[in-house]
Amino acid sequence: MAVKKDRLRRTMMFIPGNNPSMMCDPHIYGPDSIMFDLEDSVKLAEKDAARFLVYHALRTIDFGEVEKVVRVNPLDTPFGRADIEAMVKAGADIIRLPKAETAQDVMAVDRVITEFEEKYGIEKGSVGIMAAIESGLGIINAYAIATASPRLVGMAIGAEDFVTDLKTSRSPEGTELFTARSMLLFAARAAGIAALDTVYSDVNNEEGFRKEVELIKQLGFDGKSVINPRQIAPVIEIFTPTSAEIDFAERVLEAIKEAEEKGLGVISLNGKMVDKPVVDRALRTLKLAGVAGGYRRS
Ligand SMILES: CC(C)(COP(=O)(O)OP(=O)(O)OC[C@H]1O[C@@H](n2cnc3c(N)ncnc32)[C@H](O)[C@@H]1OP(=O)(O)O)[C@@H](O)C(=O)NCCC(=O)NCCSC(=O)C[C@@](O)(CC(=O)O)C(=O)O
Ligand SMILES: [Mg+2]
Repeated sequence: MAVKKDRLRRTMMFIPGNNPSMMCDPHIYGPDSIMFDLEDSVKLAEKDAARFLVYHALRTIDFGEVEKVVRVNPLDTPFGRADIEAMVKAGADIIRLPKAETAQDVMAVDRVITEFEEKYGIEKGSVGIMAAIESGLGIINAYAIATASPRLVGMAIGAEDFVTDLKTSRSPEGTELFTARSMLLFAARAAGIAALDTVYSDVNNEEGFRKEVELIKQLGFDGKSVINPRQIAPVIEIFTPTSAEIDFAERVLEAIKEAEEKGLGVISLNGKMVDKPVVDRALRTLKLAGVAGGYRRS
């Protein structure tokens, strides 16, 4: 089966690859994707042990319908190739490449995945890639990265490394991230893949977290990387349409059906124009509501 590009990825939860207790049941918290980390949350001395642990977790634990992502070490480290081999063999759905800076970085990962799909008899093209951009160079090359491989399901921004590369730090308003978030989003949309926002490290600051989620939803992101189960419910809530939004979407679809019956492409609903983009947004609202199993109060 080819890699699933259009599934919902509102929350992608990091799990350090050297922490067996967090690894046993992360799916019970309801993330759309779980992401085992072999990169920056694992120190050098534990890289091989973490790979072994994540391999066995993927082979032996039933994570249900949740998407299984593994953040591997880059290929220019001594661990990258072995990480990809083990994770492809173990049945990971997606390989997340950190610190992607060029299209060549993604193409190299694509080639290694292809080699191990063949070696282990896994259907060619079934393992996806998510590229994380964490530097100025990566942002400058965002569109080339986004179109570098048919395996790409999405791109993510890694703000902690990104602001370090920029020689600044993160502010509550995210001023320093605004341009990068927008450029990544444009590249992802132009390539037809998902755009994921970065982690929010202050896990006890729920108000600040909610503000950031509202911001990235308004910018157009599909979801966010998270680091703690407590961050899942607020993202899902904010990405779930309100009852008023659902009601409006249903009225839009009724109005456009009526317009089509009259041979019109545009119609007015309570004084507002309804045309194809409005209909597309209404369909997306209903899709999000369907997946969320309902709506939130307006
Ligand atoms: C933040 C904290 C220490 C808080 O600890 P706390 O102790 O306050 O947690 P509590 O809430 O009390 O936990 C309650 C219960 O949930 C369990 N539980 C907690 N977290 C869980 C989890 N993640 N998965 C499953 N289970 C979990 C826990 O075991 C307990 O279970 P139990 O004992 O059974 O009740 C902890 O969450 C944690 O370590 N998070 C992962 C951190 C991580 O992965 N960092 C690396 C990725 S970022 C990066 O690299 C930067 C980046 O690259 C990013 C980019 O690219 O986007 C860039 O550049 O920006
Ligand atoms: Mg990082």
